[in-house]
Amino acid sequence: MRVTAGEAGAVVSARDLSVHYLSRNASSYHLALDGLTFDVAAGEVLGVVGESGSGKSTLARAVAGLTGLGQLDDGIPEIRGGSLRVLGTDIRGISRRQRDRLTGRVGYLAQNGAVTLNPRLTVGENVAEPIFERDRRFRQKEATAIVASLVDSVHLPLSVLPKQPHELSSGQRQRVALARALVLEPSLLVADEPTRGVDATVKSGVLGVLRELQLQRGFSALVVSSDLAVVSAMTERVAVLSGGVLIGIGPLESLLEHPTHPYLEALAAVREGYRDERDGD
Ligand SMILES: Nc1ncnc2c1ncn2[C@@H]1O[C@H](COP(=O)(O)OP(=O)(O)OP(=O)(O)O)[C@@H](O)[C@H]1O
Repeated sequence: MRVTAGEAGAVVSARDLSVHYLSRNASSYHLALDGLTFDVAAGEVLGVVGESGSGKSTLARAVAGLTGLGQLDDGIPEIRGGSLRVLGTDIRGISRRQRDRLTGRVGYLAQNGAVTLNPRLTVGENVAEPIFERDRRFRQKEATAIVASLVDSVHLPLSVLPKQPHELSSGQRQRVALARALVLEPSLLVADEPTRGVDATVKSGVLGVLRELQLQRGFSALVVSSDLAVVSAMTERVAVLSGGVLIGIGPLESLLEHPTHPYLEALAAVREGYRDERDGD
């Protein structure tokens, strides 16, 4: 049975969640997310939109379990209030061991995921790396088969496997980063700006592959972007952030039909714009 948002068993469950960063001089905090409450059900894709600095990447990192481990580290988001449960793990107060276990079940495609590929490794080694980081004795032959099948799933030819990342186009590199994020067969994918740095002409190809894999494999996903078109290519259910606050969540149509916030009004205007373009007005 499909679990609906709000029911027990949600894959991600945030209640009054606040997240802050310690300032560089360690004398003050910066509140990046303030009082967020939402759920992501099993198999569901939640889009997150918001202007620059609204807290989207902070939310992506928190849901991927990449928060501080109790000690306050410069540049690492820390849960200050409320709760966040991801795949049954309480992210507040998470231990290193729990985090290692969780990151094996949550695929994280970082902003500029393509740039985070290791330039010294081949494409094949980059995709396989998370497998060997978890189990150094994993059988090479089996890993090669997993990597080849995934590279094929993201519509890349197997001839890219021995290449270095810099020999690929931006769209191909992003698909390699996506294959790497999915190699451990995560139950949840967190994709932060999945098409950032990708040529406009191949953006829809990358999104198409992401949507196709999500439908085939049925993982839940949090897809973050400042571009409404990216998010709406993936899902109808969208959370909108402004200044670290959740100003709306639900089907995009309803949120934009009667906008209750100036940023929602701006989004509605953007969407009208690309509808007119599509209809040739
Ligand atoms: N490492 C950090 N240390 C301190 N403050 C940070 C850090 N990263 C982000 N912030 C602050 O937290 C707030 C939210 O930033 P975040 O990167 O989550 O926003 P965003 O919506 O992803 O922006 P963008 O679309 O530009 O990537 C901003 O005010 C930002 O300045």
